Amino acid sequence: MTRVAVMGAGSWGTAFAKVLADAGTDTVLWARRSEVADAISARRVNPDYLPDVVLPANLVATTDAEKALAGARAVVLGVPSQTLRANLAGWRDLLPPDATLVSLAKGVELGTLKRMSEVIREVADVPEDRVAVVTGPNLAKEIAAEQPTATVIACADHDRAVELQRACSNAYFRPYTNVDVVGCELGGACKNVIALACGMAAGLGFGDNTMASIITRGLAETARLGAALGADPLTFAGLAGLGDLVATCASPLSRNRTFGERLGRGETLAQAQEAAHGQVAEGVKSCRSIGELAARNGVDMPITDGVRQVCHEGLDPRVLTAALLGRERKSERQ
Ligand SMILES: NC(=O)c1ccc[n+]([C@@H]2O[C@H](COP(=O)([O-])OP(=O)(O)OC[C@H]3O[C@@H](n4cnc5c(N)ncnc54)[C@H](O)[C@@H]3O)[C@@H](O)[C@H]2O)c1
Ligand SMILES: O=P(O)(O)OC[C@H](O)CO
Repeated sequence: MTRVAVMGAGSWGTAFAKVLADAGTDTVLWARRSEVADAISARRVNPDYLPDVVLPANLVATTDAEKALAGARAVVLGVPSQTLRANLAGWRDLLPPDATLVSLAKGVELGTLKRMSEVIREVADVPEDRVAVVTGPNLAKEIAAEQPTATVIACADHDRAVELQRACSNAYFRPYTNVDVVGCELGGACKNVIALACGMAAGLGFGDNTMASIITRGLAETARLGAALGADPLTFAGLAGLGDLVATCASPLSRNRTFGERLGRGETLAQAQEAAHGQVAEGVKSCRSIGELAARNGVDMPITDGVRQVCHEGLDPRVLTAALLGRERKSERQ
C-alpha cells in the first residue's frame, strides 16, 4: 500500500499511525490541534495522549486535512464514534477516489443506531466493499509500547483487507482478516458496555468469579444481538469478541472499565466524566444506542440495559447487581 492517512491524533489514532509507520508504510497523521501536530513533528511525541512514547521519524503529522488525504490509498478514521459523521462530512470532498475507508471507532451512533461502517458508507456515499474496520484487543498504550498484539481487519472485500493487513503488519502487531464486518463491529461496540459493568463490579469490591460471569454473559448477549443482525456466531469467539472483551474488562488501561469502577465506588456520572479528562469512554453513550438496537430487534441484553440505567437514570450499581441476580432462572443457551 503506497500511502495511508490517519485522521485523528488521539490515543488510538496516534498508536495506529505508529504501527503503520513501523511497518514501513508511508503514513500521515492528521491532528485537530496545531500543538499536537507541532510536537509530533518537532519532538516525535504526542504530549496529550502518549507522552512517554517516541514516535517514528518517518511519521508525518499535519493539521491540514487536504494535505493528509492527498493520494491516500487508505483513510483511517480515528475519531470518537459520536463525532465520526460530522468529521467525515467535513473531509468528504477531499477523499481520494477508490481509497479504502477504515474505522478505528468502537460504537453505535446515537439516534440512527448505525454501526460505524454504515455511517461511513452513508456519509462518503461508498459501497460496502470500500469500508474496513480494525478491531480487537488493542489497548493503545500497550501497542505504542510495542507489546505483541493481534487484531482483526474486517472488510467485505477480502483483497482490500489483505492490502491493509500488509500495510500494518510489523514485529509487534499481527492483523488477521475477516469478512464479517457486522460481527466485528458489534463485538467492539458491545464490549465497552460490558467493561463498564466489570468496572462497576470491581468498584463494588467483587472479584474474579464476578468478572468472569459478567464477561461470559456479556458475550452471550452480544452474540444474541449479532445473531439477530446477521453476524457470524464464530466471530464472537475470536479477537473482536472474546479477545477484546477480556482485554478491556480486565485492564486498568481501559477507559471504559476505569469509568465503571468510579461509578461502582459511588461517583456520579459527572464526577467520572470529569476524572476522564476528555478521554472517550464509548460505552457510556453506546449503552443507549445498543440498548435501542436490541429492543428494535427483540433481543434481551440485561447487562447493557442495567449499565444504561446506572449511567443515565441514576440506578445504584448495588441495586443493579441484585436485579441481575434476581431475574427469572433460565437455561444458559437462552
Ligand atoms: N484508546 C484505545 O486504546 C483504543 C483502542 C481501540 C479502539 N479505540 C477506539 O478508537 C476511537 C478513538 O479513541 P481514542 O482512544 O483515540 O480517543 P481519544 O479521546 O484518545 O482521541 C480522540 C481524537 O479524536 C479527535 N476528535 C476529532 N473530533 C472530535 C470531537 N468532536 N470530539 C472529541 N474528539 C475529537 C480528538 O482531537 C482526538 O485526537 C474510539 O471509538 C475508541 O473506542 C480506542
Ligand atoms: O480504553 P477503552 O475502554 O476505550 O478500550 C480500548 C480498546 O478498545 C481495547 O481494545
